[in-house]
Amino acid sequence: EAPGTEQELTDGFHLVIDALKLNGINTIYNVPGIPITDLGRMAQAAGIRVISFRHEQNAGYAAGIAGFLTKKPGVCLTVSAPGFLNGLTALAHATTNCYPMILISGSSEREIVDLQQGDYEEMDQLAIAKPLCKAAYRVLHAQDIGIGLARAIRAAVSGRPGGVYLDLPAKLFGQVMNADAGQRSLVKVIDAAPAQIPAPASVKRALDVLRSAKRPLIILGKGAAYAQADEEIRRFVEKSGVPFLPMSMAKGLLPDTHPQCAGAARSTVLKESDVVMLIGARLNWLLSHGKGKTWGEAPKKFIQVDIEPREMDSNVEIVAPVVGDIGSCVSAFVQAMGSGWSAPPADWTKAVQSKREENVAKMAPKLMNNKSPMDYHGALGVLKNVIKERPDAILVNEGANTLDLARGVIDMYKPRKRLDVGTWGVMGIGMGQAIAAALETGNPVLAVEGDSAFGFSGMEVETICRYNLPICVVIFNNDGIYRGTDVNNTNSDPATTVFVKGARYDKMMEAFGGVGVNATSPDELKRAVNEAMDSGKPTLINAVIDPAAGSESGRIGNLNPQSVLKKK
Ligand SMILES: Cc1ncc(Cc2csc(CCOP(=O)(O)OP(=O)(O)O)c2C)c(N)n1
Ligand SMILES: [Mg+2]
Repeated sequence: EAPGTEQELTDGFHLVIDALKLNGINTIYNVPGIPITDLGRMAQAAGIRVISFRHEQNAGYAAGIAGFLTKKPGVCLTVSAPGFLNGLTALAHATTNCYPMILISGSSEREIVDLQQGDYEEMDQLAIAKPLCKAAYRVLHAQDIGIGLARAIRAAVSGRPGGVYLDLPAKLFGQVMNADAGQRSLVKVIDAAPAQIPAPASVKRALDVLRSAKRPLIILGKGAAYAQADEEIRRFVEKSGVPFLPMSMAKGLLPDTHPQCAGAARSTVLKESDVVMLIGARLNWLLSHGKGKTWGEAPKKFIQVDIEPREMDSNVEIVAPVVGDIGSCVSAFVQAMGSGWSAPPADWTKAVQSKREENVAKMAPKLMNNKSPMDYHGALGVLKNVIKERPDAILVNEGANTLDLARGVIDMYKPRKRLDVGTWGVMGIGMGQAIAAALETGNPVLAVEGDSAFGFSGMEVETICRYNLPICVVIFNNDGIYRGTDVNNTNSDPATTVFVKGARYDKMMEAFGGVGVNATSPDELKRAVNEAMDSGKPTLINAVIDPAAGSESGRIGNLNPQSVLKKK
């Protein structure tokens, strides 16, 4: 530039913000602190929504589910060392669940960390993050920020989505450089998640196997929900005429009341099907690894549709692997099926339908149970109707009995409206996911929480009030983990799984200006939930559940190790 003129400068702070905005990232979920407090303030001033939480784990769960809902990476921003570690659980959870998420943490200076000289919150964060996420990068120079953010975004959303760690040492933010050069160093990511078209031969092979089936079943996983190929999936399922089983976060891709939905006949269709087509679903513990008594004795053929080729044969032989993005795969199926596809044998589809009707009829009277204190089914009967009347509401759900029973009782009608604990069955996702769901969709949120599960993220009710979010938290308060009746006969301490009897969680919400309600009957619960959903005010309903109503570990008690030694 001409001598004497002040060159226009930019710095690390501004380049990070410009790179995020350039790539359409408009929300950051964070907990402020050294060295990222000013980054948050400046991002807010630049028009990015910066949501400050009370614990980084909740900010991370919010970022992960934001990624699931938007197909853009959810961004969690934390301080170094302890803040980074608090975000790691959510980063690993996002990777396990294939949610696109970027954990950005401030960090200590390399020269001090590498000589272990005891910097403020010193930790080799990049090394620690690497094994727990899909990709991990560190940026040391301001001119590399554009490439660093681009690599993190592409790694998070391309192929099988997952969690990415981006390490930004404190000194990077203050680094200055020429503003024009800085702008030129930024990268707008082109086609971050390219379509991956399945090979025509794999499509033909899969359809040949499906056509040969006498008792076919389609299993829709949360990968199918994530794909946002809702119309193509509906078209394929209906054209095939095959019964479908939605995994919990795939519920609503087609309504649970759809005539082909086999959700209420799950054990029958797993046992008796002869060909199973997995679409964005993995044969992990949630599907008993595709073998054992859950799947019956008869031999089965598995077709698998997944964007990750290494998922094939993970647990059992896949006779027809179809590798590609789910939208492209189901479109190719519909194309190849042409007009001559014949529905599966009527004796199978009718058997599935009658089993489902039988199970629904068996459940119905339990849901009318009006007793007080409530049992799970009496309370769930109310919430089932709320979602039926409000199909756009988003249901967040965690607990053991509270999760397992709600999953089967509350029908979903639209895609990506049920957000729960995912592959790990992790407790603590509740308030973070509720906050992100409300912010990313603008829809009202109903969070159905076990009282223990709620406790992992309960402090965020203050965050919910601070941003005045339309979230109605219903706590199924049975005074404990699984139930509230365990007794410790050895000393004066309470049993390890019980909580304060008759706790009033609703007072917590009132403490921050929200609406608190104590509901002891289904009628009171119904009135309170509908009032909350109509008002859009932050509300917490303490639903009093009979402490004896639950069972240990809900429906997965069989996973508990047993001691063969006589009880001491
Ligand atoms: C991070 C983490 N720590 C512990 C656990 C283990 C667990 C699974 S379910 C659960 C809570 C069950 O009690 P809740 O009151 O929520 O529900 P209900 O059955 O209706 O009484 C725990 C502690 C998990 N999964 N994740
Ligand atoms: Mg409980």
